[in-house]
Amino acid sequence: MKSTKYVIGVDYGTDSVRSLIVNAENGEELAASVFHYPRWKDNLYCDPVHNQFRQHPLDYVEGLESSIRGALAQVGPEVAGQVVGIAVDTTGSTPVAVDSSGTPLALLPDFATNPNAMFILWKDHTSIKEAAEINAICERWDIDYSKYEGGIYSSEWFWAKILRTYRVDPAIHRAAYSWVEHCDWIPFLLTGGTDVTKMKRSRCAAGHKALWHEDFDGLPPNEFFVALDPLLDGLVDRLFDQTYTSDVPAGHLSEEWAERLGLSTDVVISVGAFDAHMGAVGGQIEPYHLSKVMGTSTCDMVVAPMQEVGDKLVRGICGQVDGSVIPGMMGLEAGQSAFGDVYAWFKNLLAWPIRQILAKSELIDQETKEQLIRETLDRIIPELTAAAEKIDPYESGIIALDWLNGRRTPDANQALKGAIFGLNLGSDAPRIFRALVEATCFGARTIVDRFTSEGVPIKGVIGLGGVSKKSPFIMQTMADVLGRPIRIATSEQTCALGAAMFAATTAGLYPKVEDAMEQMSSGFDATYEPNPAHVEKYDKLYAEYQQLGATVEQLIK
Ligand SMILES: Nc1ncnc2c1ncn2[C@@H]1O[C@H](COP(=O)(O)OP(=O)(O)O)[C@@H](O)[C@H]1O
Ligand SMILES: O=C(CO)[C@@H](O)[C@@H](O)COP(=O)(O)O
Repeated sequence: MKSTKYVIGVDYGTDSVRSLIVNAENGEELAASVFHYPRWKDNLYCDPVHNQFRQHPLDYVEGLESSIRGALAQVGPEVAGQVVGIAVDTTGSTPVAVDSSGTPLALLPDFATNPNAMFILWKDHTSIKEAAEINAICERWDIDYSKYEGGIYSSEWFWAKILRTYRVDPAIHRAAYSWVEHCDWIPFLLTGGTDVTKMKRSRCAAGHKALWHEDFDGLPPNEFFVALDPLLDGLVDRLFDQTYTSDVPAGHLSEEWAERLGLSTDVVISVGAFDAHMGAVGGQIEPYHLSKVMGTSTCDMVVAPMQEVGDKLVRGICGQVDGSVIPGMMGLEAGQSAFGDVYAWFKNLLAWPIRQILAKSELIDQETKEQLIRETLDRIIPELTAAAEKIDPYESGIIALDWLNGRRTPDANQALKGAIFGLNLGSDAPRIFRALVEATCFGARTIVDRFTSEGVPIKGVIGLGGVSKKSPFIMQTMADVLGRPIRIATSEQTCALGAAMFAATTAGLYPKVEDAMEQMSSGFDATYEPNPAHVEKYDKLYAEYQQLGATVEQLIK
């Protein structure tokens, strides 16, 4: 009798990694386990005031072992024995400097506590100046190497981060043989890779963030990078010219990792990709439907048949790449640099006195105090939501900008800042919260407008990610602001589910990932329809948001 096969999707988010065990035949989610990065939780190696966000490779390695073992412990050895594939998605662009064996420098004793030797998280914006220089050189070079990445290179991306690191840290420049993305390193680790030149690089990461394109025969040439800064001389020859989609195997589980995880060395490991891209697959993306992964940030994905996109270049997005979401289709990516992070910022602002003053109070004992602080912090967003829901869209007169972490799209500009306008003495916390929610939804609308004005029609909207599941209020506001229905994917772990679909395809259970999607999807469990009375009001408020944005952009220039 044929035994059921299982696959594991591993999804590295900004704060945590989760592993999901899935029945490869029907997509049933058997078990999940989440691991919060301990060093990251303690804010080690980060400096938010200067936009520095670094993650230690050990957070990822410990998370890999703990989350996979944790999920396997819930299902027992019979299932573990039938696991045939693992696929991994991560945030990005989240690169790290490595030696020739592909080991991140922070895993070497000399660099163990050096933030420049760690993964530079997607939301690290320390290299704004370097991104501007890349844009300037792209403009004057005979080929515009940024043209498939929306025509504007961002400080969130690979080359800007490398250049800035080399400039500020000569020791890293001396020790780094090459650079790798987080989504490329984890499959390399799992397959026991020891030579970075043999690492299979993700098409998704390379095409959207590293200026790779088939038309250029790979990456731009060494002269381009030397003209940018001689510090980059020779690096491109130690990177890659081939890239792979995630239906391709990176290899098999190494003996070491098979033992660490309690799995077989027959397990096939897929080439990695970014979270939102695999998430779009997990959320059943279809041509011209916008898949919005709404978490700390947003990633907004569209797929379209290659022949329909033709030579069209979509301006101001995070790129268009053959096969970055679904192999054989054009994947287009846009997004907002802060989404849930905007609400988290406001929550932290309100929580300051609770953390600072209550924590010092001698009126209550330590344990009660800690419990009280935790409970209050957990309740802030839900309570604000309940109060904000009762406020009419046009009532408060407050308009906010969502650029608290700069603007990813349309037209990347990470130097931009958030703003709150129209405050008076009646502007209380729920009204400001509501304005922030509306701002994040207006930011989403600018992306839809950009796709449509560039000739990419948006025929439907799919919501996934933490905020889509946690906040009906925000999803309703989004539907009202966009004036379109939003379908919410059923799975709580859409990115990990998408990774599991790739794992099943790579392991040979399906000829292509579309077939895995059809069999393994869990569909949609909610639809938010736009409220016509609000749609009209939001059209007017959106115009005000755009006006405020234009003013702030003038001020920051
Ligand atoms: N009830 C809520 N309403 C709105 N946003 C929320 C709520 N609870 C958490 N969030 C936001 O969700 C974001 C985390 O989203 P999630 O998808 O879980 O993580 P990640 O982006 O790391 O994958 C945080 O930025 C947080 O502010
Ligand atoms: O930018 C990308 C992918 O291109 C994401 O990895 C990045 O926005 C992080 O996503 P999350 O907010 O952690 O879901």
